[in-house]
Amino acid sequence: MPKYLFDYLNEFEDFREDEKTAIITDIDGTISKIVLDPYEATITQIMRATLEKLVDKFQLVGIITGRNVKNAKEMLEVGGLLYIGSHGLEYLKDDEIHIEGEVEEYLPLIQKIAQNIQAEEELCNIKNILFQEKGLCFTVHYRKCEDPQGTHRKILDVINGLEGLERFKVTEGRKVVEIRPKIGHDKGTILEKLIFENDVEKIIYLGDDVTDVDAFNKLNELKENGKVNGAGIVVVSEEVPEFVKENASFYVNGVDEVQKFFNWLLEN
Ligand SMILES: O=P(O)(O)OC[C@H]1O[C@H](O[C@H]2O[C@H](CO)[C@@H](O)[C@H](O)[C@H]2O)[C@H](O)[C@@H](O)[C@@H]1O
Repeated sequence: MPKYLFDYLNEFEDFREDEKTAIITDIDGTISKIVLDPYEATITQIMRATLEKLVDKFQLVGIITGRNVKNAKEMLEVGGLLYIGSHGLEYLKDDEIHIEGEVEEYLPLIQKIAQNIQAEEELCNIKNILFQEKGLCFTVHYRKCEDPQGTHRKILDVINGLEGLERFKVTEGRKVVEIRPKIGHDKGTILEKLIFENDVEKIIYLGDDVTDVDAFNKLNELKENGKVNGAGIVVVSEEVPEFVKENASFYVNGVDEVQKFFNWLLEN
């Protein structure tokens, strides 16, 4: 089980003192509080200003999110930040969106699958179900539904019965089911790429959800092989499953404590 970060701050002194430390975080549930409607999620002005200061202090500060990069950029509006979106399938460089080559052919396919799901009567008649088309990924939200558990089951039934599903990966998250191209990219592979491409020696990764497990695991593997010195931090709440927590080294309670940790990193 992870250790409570604020009892072990001394283990982060080296990270804080080294401007080459990379700080990578996801967005929802980590630097942005979970809200009912994904389009209503925001980051506070204080968090925005803090991210800007982190960018000034450290060489590599970035986000890896399940949102698409366009949406992430609009939500955060922090310059100098590395934006990686759609669980690692696209990134923003010099204000231009780049997508992994092999993903392009999936664009029409995912669009079609998204249309088919939204046309399913079994789903589209459910009050407050929400469909989020993100380009490379498609998300079905059931947080606002009257019967979240029942809706969750129906979503999976519909998705598992879809034609052509074998080319897609279905993942679950905080009251969401997501579909994305099955091409071997995830938050872990992109984290590894980022570490090697930028000669990163020390890295802190923060996340709160199922897809962050790929990043926590990759970090553990690289640490064990002596490739990097790193710490995976899980942002816990009642909703976060045990297996997500198990793969991180440290935990904090909620977005406010992420803010508190970032403030501490900025001291000195
Ligand atoms: O990797 P992340 O940056 O954590 O993105 C994961 C998903 O986050 C968003 O959904 C989550 O946050 C919503 C707003 O608080 C909440 O309503 C929803 O229940 C959460 O699952 C986003 O909308 C998804 O597209 C991301 O994949």
